[in-house]
Amino acid sequence: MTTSPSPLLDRLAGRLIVSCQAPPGDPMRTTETLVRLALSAEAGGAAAIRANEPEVVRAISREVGLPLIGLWKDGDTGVYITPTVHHATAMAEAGADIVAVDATDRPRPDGSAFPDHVAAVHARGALVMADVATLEEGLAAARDGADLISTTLSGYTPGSPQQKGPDLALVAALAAGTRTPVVAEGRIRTPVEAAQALAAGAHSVVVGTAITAPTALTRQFVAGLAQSS
Ligand SMILES: CC(=O)N[C@H](C=O)[C@@H](O)[C@H](O)[C@H](O)COP(=O)(O)O
Repeated sequence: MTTSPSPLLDRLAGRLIVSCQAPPGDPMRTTETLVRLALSAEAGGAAAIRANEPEVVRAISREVGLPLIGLWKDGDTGVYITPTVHHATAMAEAGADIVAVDATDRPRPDGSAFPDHVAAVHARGALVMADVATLEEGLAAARDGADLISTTLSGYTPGSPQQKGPDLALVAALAAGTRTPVVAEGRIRTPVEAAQALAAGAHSVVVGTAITAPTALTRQFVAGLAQSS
């Protein structure tokens, strides 16, 4: 685990961050429901919440006393996590303590570069989480001023390994390659895998689907039963 100069990052050290999101069209995708999920995560001992869109971040920040990682998903191909400086700025202004931004090496719709996002978010007093898919992207983001690096996008870009479980090899490689705190995120399904992520060198662990997505979890059980019949 890395030590960090920021009191906020110190609060997250060795702790669980719960991602409270729901995909478009999902019955859970109402602001009130997402606030309830965040309150449940707080009651269960989470250290922070990761949430999507300005309205949801504003609502959670009113009712939940935890630090907030805000992102703004726009679209579902290419760069869709906080794709432009406008999106990043809006999340910081909505009350995100940390703004998560796609820091893969793909072009952004507004032609911006990752350092433009870092400058805009830092100017508003928030920190930046770089969502990456590869070691090279993570190291570049650290050089460009990211406050945290998250493995969020491993498995979701053409150049990264497609695997069922979390990319713990990427967590370990990033933790060995940079002093910037590394967050393990993506397909962490059990408490054992969360602990393995910390053992691999993660500063914190983000879990979404396994805690906050009943539709996806139901589908997994339905598929399991279909396989056995
Ligand atoms: C790839 C992408 O768009 N990830 C998103 C990022 O915010 C979310 O859809 C994920 O739920 C989140 O990363 C947590 O991961 P998991 O739900 O696997 O625990």
